Order: sequence, then structure tokens, then C-alpha cells
Amino acid sequence: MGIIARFLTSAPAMTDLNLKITEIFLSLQGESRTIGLPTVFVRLTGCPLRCQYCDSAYAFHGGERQTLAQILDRVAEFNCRQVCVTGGEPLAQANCHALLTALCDRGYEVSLETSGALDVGQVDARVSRVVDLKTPGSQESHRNRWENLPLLTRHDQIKFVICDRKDFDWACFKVNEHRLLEQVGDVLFSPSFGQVSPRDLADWVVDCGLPVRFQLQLHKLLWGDEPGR
Ligand SMILES: C[S@@+](CC[C@H](N)C(=O)[O-])C[C@H]1O[C@@H](n2cnc3c(N)ncnc32)[C@H](O)[C@@H]1O
Ligand SMILES: Nc1nc2[nH]cc(C(=O)O)c2c(=O)[nH]1
Ligand code: SF4
Ligand SMILES: [Mg+2]
Repeated sequence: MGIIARFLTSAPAMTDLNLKITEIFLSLQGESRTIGLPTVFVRLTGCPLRCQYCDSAYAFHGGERQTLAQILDRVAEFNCRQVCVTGGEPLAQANCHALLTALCDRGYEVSLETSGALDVGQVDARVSRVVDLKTPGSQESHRNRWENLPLLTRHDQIKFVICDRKDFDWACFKVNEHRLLEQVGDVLFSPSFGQVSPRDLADWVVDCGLPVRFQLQLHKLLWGDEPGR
């Protein structure tokens, strides 16, 4: 058998790759640039960080191995153009890249929610990367991979989840220090749910004069903190 024929018969198909998945569900995008749009969420299992406010700790463990083909079939069932890959920390699974590319190839508008603790440079350029710069209040700011910032483009977004006034001042400083408003399309300031008053954060944003976007987690206003929403 020739080397190409042998490769063709023995190499596993791309769609045989598998990922550990916590849940796949349809909801309204509750965060970021596409807030309010019907969106399919693919939540990957596992995260190397432990942000003190994490609302998705149920995705740290468990989950179910699914092949890329199974994931794509499930996503297709919802007949929805927007797909958000989240977690857990999606980039902690190497096969996340194949998933993102396969989704883009099928014509979905794809966003990726990531902690920014791992390299975002290999992510398919068609994906809008939503990089959460971890604030001191998260207790994981030492995990920020600052080398990621120059890799981002106007197609991408940076989010700060604000736990207190100190976080807010830190975030404003980082926005200026790294010229983030020129680097990415949207800079988002989001209150840590239940930890800082959304009104206080709204007032701080109005007063600070930076064109950053205040956002509230829409899904929590609608449905509370339940998984699968
Ligand atoms: C659950 S994480 C999953 C993706 C990735 N691990 C990350 O941290 O970006 C998705 C987004 O939800 C945000 N988030 C988690 N818990 C939150 C909370 N209690 N209040 C506000 N945002 C929260 C995270 O900061 C992150 O921006
Ligand atoms: N509705 C809804 N919107 C979201 N946007 C980002 C989410 C996430 O957990 O990453 C999320 C989520 O969990 N639910
Ligand atoms: S990085 Fe994301 S999933 Fe991991 S603990 Fe922090 S908020 Fe939760
Ligand atoms: Mg969530």
C-alpha cells in the first residue's frame, strides 16, 4: 500500500476527535457584543483557574466525552447562527481549536469565552475571542497571560469582571496602559454578580469618561443563576 493510501485508511477522521463537554444548550447571549441574540452554548469541562466568583464551578469536573461529530450534530439541531464556546476554560483542551475551526467552516458566527491564562494566538481568526482580564478581586490575576494582548484585533473583545472599586481603578489603569480601546473592538466592564452594586459600577463608568461598555449578565436577570441558561 502506498504511503498516501495507508495514511487515508488509518488516520482517524477529524470528526473522531473528542472533547469533554459539560453542556450544550440554546439561550440568549447574556454577555459581550452579541448580548440578546439567540446563541448555542458549548460548555467545555475543566478549568485550571479558581476565580472566587465563578458561576460555572459545576463545569470544573465531570462532563462527558463527545466526538467532534456528535458536538456538531447537537449544535446543528438548534438551527441557530451564533455559537459561543465557553467553560470551564475551553482552551485547556487542545481539541478546542479543531472545534472552533469546524464551527467556523460550517458558517456559524463563533465566539470564545476565555480567561486569557492560555495562548489565544492559535485560535481560528474567524472567532471573536472574548478575553477576560482577571482582576485582583478574582484572586487569579497572576494567571493573566499579558503576551495575549498584542495578538488581539478589532474582531475581539476584552472583559473585566469587577468585584469592587479597587478592581475598577485597576481595570481603568490597564485600559490606558495597554491602549486596549485601540487594540480590540469592545472593552467590557461587568459587575461580579452579587458582589458589587451594578448601579455603583454604572456610575463609575459614566464618571470615568472612558468609552468602555458597561454590561450586566442578562441571563441572570432573566433566569437567575441556574445552569443551562
Ligand atoms: C464562566 S467563564 C468561562 C470562560 C473562561 N473560563 C473565562 O473565565 O472567561 C465565562 C465568563 O463568566 C464570567 N463570570 C463568571 N462568574 C461570574 C460572576 N459571578 N459574575 C460575573 N461574571 C462572571 C467570567 O469572568 C467569564 O468572563
Ligand atoms: N445566557 C448565557 N450567556 C452567556 N454568555 C457567556 C456565558 C458563559 O458562561 O460563558 C453565558 C451563559 O452561561 N449563559
Ligand atoms: S477562569 Fe472562568 S471557568 Fe475558570 S474559575 Fe475563572 S470564571 Fe470560572
Ligand atoms: Mg455563564
